[in-house]
Amino acid sequence: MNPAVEISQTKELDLPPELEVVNMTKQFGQLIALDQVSLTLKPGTFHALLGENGAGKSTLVKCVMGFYQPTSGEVRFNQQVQTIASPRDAQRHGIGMVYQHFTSVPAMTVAENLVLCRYESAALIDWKAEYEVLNAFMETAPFKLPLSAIVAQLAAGEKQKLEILKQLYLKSKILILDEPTSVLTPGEADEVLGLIRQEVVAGHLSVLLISHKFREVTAFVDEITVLRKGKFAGSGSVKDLTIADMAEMMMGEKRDPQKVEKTVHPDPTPVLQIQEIHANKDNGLEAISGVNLTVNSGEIVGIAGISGNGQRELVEVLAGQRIATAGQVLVNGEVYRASRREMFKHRVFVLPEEPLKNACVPQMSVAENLALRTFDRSPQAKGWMLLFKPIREAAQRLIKIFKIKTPSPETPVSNLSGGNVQRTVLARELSSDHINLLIAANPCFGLDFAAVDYIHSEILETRNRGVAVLLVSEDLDELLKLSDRILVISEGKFAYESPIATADFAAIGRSMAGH
Ligand SMILES: Nc1ncnc2c1ncn2[C@@H]1O[C@H](COP(=O)(O)OP(=O)(O)OP(=O)(O)O)[C@@H](O)[C@H]1O
Repeated sequence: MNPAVEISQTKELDLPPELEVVNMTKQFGQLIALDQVSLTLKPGTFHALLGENGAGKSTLVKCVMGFYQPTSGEVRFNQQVQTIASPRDAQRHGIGMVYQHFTSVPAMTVAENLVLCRYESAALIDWKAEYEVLNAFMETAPFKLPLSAIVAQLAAGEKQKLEILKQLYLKSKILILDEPTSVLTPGEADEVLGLIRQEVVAGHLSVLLISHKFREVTAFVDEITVLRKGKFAGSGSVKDLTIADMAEMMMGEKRDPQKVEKTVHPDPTPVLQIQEIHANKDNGLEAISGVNLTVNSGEIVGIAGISGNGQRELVEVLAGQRIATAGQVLVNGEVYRASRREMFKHRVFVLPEEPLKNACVPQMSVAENLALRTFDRSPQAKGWMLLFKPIREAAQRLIKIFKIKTPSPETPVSNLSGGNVQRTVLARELSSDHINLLIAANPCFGLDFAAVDYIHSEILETRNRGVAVLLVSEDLDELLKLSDRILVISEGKFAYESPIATADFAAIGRSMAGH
């Protein structure tokens, strides 16, 4: 069709503009993160951007959003070249982005967050008029949220809906979603993506979705573009492709998942004992109401639950990031308060959620982050003096073993892709020979399937060495695959417990839903 005719039809239907990324390259120093990549987001389509961790997906969308200026290449709207100087500029072009992590202000209401997201918000706000507009907007929005609710008290699914509502409120016509469902349960994810898809089918939106979940791609997406090591690796219509085709585009060649058999430990001993623990949420309300749990050596105990049911606070108590209001924790039979000294003595290691925020010092280098547990001991320290050569050598070794993609050990860890930050934390926490108890919270959050496979086999291997593992996860498949025993946490209490061999999937689902 003649492009001019196509543009005029697009305008008539008020479809989003066609977005083209043409031969885009982005270089960070020596590293070419994006190499001559092109992509077309057709009006009113749901397009997924796929690729392994570090493939360049975030770099591409950050160039489109004006966070980064590409080294070369261009962005076109309806065949017109446009320079996008900043995210504000992107918003002017009707492009909005929803991130993996929430960006709303937790202490403010839904209404305040919606008004705040407008760049041109006036210094004086006429709340009466704003509420009228917001109420009218909510009437037509695909998701409803109470305008007066405080964001901190919303469940993860609702917070993510708010992120999307903000973009609809800003009248974005092109929505870029960077792993928007990582923090959601499968049910919440399907609901959110399903509602977005309805907007796409109605021609109100075009969506570019970064995802690692093939299930979501096959259920909701029309077209894919695949990146591999910064380069274009393929594209096509989802209806014409199998999951194996997409996986092959991502990985280059077929790789078999690593298999680790579970070894039987004849004499398990209690390593972690949680006794009548109570703890509060940040807002002072009770998050955990008297939970009891024992994790034995050579055992993986999985905790399932919809986010917001106390699992985060429980992990924080065990990691020394939150004080229990009652009860006690024993490790190896001794009272344990999760100080750095006790963690070292009892050999407790933690893989927390959001590792960049909770387990790294973002502005410090990869090498320094890898040394956070060892920098004050020989061979990395002599008395008060840090010895940088052994720190760097240890980092180089771990970078190699754990295949961390980083330009150098000196690169700030915050410059790495999400998957490589997780690998850095994993390398630090699992590389010790002396590990006795591992506490892992959503360890595969946001990782591609090869990395997930790798982390699963590392956790299983750790268990097989006799380590006690507490695995808190929102991914039921992960729990069913790895756990020896599974519990469900609901409203701060354990609502279900079973050895994995006899676990009842329907009962787990009901307990998660609070029935
Ligand atoms: N600001 C930066 N400075 C230096 N290197 C960077 C920067 N941002 C990204 N990189 C590097 O560019 C490469 C591509 O990273 P990018 O975050 O785009 O990958 P990704 O496909 O989004 O990965 P993930 O799925 O893990 O989020 C990685 O090797 C990363 O370490």
